[in-house]
Amino acid sequence: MKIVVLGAGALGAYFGARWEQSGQDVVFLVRPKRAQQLRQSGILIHSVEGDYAIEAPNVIEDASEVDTADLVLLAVKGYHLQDTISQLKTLTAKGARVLPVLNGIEHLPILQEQLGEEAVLGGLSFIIATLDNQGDVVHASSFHDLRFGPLHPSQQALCQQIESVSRNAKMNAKQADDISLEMWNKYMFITAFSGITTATDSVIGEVRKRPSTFRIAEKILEDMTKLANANNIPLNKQHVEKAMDNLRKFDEDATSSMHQDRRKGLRLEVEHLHGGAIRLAEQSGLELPYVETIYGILKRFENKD
Ligand SMILES: NC(=O)C1=CN([C@@H]2O[C@H](COP(=O)(O)OP(=O)(O)OC[C@H]3O[C@@H](n4cnc5c(N)ncnc54)[C@H](OP(=O)(O)O)[C@@H]3O)[C@@H](O)[C@H]2O)C=CC1
Ligand SMILES: CC(C)(CO)C(=O)C(=O)O
Repeated sequence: MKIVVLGAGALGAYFGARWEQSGQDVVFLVRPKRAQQLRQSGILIHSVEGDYAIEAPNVIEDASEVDTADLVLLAVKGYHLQDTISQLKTLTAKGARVLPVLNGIEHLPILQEQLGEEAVLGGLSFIIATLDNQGDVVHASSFHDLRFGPLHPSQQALCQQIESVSRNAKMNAKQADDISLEMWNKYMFITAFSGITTATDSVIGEVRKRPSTFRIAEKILEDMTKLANANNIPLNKQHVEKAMDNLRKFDEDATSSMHQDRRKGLRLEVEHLHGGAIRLAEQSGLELPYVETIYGILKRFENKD
C-alpha cells in the first residue's frame, strides 16, 4: 500500500515508521525544517513496544513529488489544518483518500467540504507519544491504537485494506464498528482529559488527589455528551462512567499531549478542541459551562504567537 504521511510529528512519524517497518511504501510529506532534520538524522522511534529507526526515510516537501497514493495519514495539529488543504487536494486528485488522526471533530466538515465526502475517512488514535529535542519519537505507553472507518460507503474496501496491511505492523489498527461514535467518544474524553491536566498543569495522579478538581473532568464529559446528542451521536451516562473509569485507571504520571505541549511552551490545540466544541454548541443553541470555563483558562497558555 502506498501511504503518504502528512505531518511527521509524534503520531505521523510513529505510525508511518511502523508501516514502513512492516514493508509498506511510506512517504513522509513534511515542511522544509523537518525535511532537513529527517534527511540528516532519519526517523528514530524510542518505544516500549520496541525501538525502530529509518536511516533514510522517503521525505518529500510537496505532494506533486508522488505519482499516486492510496492513503494519506493526516497527522498535523488542528491549527495547521488549513495549511494542508492544497497538498491534500493534489493527493486526492491522484486517487488518495485521507485518514485524519487529529483529536477533535471540527476538521471533518472542513476536510469534507474541501476534498469531497468520498475522500475523507473517519479516524482517531490512542497513543501517548511526543517528539524529543532531537526530533525523535518517544512512545511511552504500551498502547498504540489506530481506529478508522468509513464515513462514506465507497470507503469500505479501503478500510478493510488498511486493517489487513496493518496486521503485520507494530500497532493495534482496527476498523471501528461506528467510527463517528468512537470519534465523538474520544472527543468527549480528550476535552476533559486535556482540559483538566493542562489547565491545572498537573498529571492525572495529581488531579485525582483533589476530588473537587477531578469532578470538573466529569462535568466536562457531561457537557460534551449534551453536545454529542445535539449532533445525533448517542453518547450517554455509560460513556461518561467509562471515561471516568479510564481516568481513574491511568498511571499516576499519565498526562495529555496538550499538557505535554504546555510544559514545552508549544502552541496548544485549544481552539480546535475546546473552541470547536463551543462553536458547535452555538449552532445548536447549547451552553457548555464547564467547557467554556476550561477554554477561558487554557487560552492563557495557548502560545498562539
Ligand atoms: N501526541 C499524542 O500522544 C497524541 C496526539 N493526538 C492528536 O494527533 C494530532 C497530531 O498530534 P502530534 O503528532 O502530537 O503533533 P506534533 O506537533 O508532534 O506533529 C504535528 C506535525 O505536523 C507537521 N505539520 C504542520 N503543518 C504541516 C504542513 N503543512 N505540512 C507538513 N507537515 C506539517 C509539524 O511539522 P513542523 O515540524 O514543520 O512544525 C509537526 O511535525 C493532534 O490533533 C493531536 O491532538 C492524538 C492522540 C495522541
Ligand atoms: C488521551 C491520549 C493520550 C490518548 O491517545 C490523547 O489523545 C492525547 O493526550 O492527545
